[in-house]
Parts: sequence; structure tokens; C-alpha cells
Amino acid sequence: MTSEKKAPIDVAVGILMKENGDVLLAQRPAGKPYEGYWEFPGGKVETGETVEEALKREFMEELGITVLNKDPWCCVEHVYPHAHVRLHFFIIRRWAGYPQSRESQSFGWQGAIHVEPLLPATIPLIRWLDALRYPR
Ligand SMILES: Nc1nc2c([nH]c(=O)n2[C@@H]2O[C@H](COP(=O)(O)OP(=O)(O)OP(=O)(O)O)[C@@H](O)[C@H]2O)c(=O)[nH]1
Repeated sequence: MTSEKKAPIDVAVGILMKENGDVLLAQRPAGKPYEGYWEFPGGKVETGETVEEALKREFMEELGITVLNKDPWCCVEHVYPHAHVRLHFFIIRRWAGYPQSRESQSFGWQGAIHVEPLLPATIPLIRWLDALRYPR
């Protein structure tokens, strides 16, 4: 038996946020693990890329959006049956273009989050996100 531990897979995730606090969620396409679950757009960091570069690439590939400004927000690790991921979340308040579904994903702007199911690692973030976008 081996006790070898695999390094986590880095994933760049972006939360597009409008001035009124609405955020963009996307539905995972058919054929991927957790197909049909809702997530914030993003994807795995490729070899030789920084997390920021991966974020920009994924937003262009998935949504046709140019990221103009991004604030690192939080980093969360989660062990799924299919992978151990390290999610690097960014808040994106400035971008160019309108989201288009380039990979046949459904997506939508959400104030209070009404879509489900959400990816398990993303669920706890919603409370933190609400504290950020709706400060008392
Ligand atoms: N984009 C995104 N991924 C998330 C979130 N939460 C979360 O657990 N993940 C996990 O992060 C990983 C992202 O991988 P992915 O398969 O979507 O990445 P990718 O687009 O580069 O896919 P591919 O290159 O395998 O086709 C998945 O294991 C997914 O379950 C989230 O909110 N957004």
C-alpha cells in the first residue's frame, strides 16, 4: 500500500460582480464530473501558466470576456472523489464584453443565489460573498 499524497490541482475561479452585487454563475456542461451543477466560471491552471493567466484564458474561452481587473479573494481546498482541488477565487469588477456561452453552458446573473445544486466546495462561499456584496 502506498501513502503517497498527490498535490492539489490549482483552479482559477472568477466571480464577475456588477455594481448592484449580482454575480454570474454557470452550469457545468455534460460530460464533466458534477455535470449540471452550478459554479463560478473558471478552470484548471495549465502547466507554465500563472493562476491569473489561467483566469483570463478561461474567461475568454468560456464566455468571451476580457478580464480588466481582478482582486484575489480567497483560496479553498476540497477533496472530491475525482480530484483534490485548490480553488483560487477572484472578484472581477471590471471586464470588457458581454458573456456568451461559448461552451454550451447555461449561465445567469444572480442576486440572492437561487440556482442549485452548487458545487460542494462553492457552497460555503455564498455566505462570505453575501457579506462582501451586501455589507450592513
Ligand atoms: N470553475 C469552478 N470550478 C470549481 C468550483 N468549485 C469547485 O469545486 N470547482 C472544481 O474545480 C475543478 C475545475 O475543473 P474543470 O474540470 O471545470 O476545469 P477545466 O474547465 O479546466 O476542465 P478540463 O480542462 O478538464 O476540461 C473541478 O473539479 C470542479 O469540481 C467553482 O465554483 N468554479
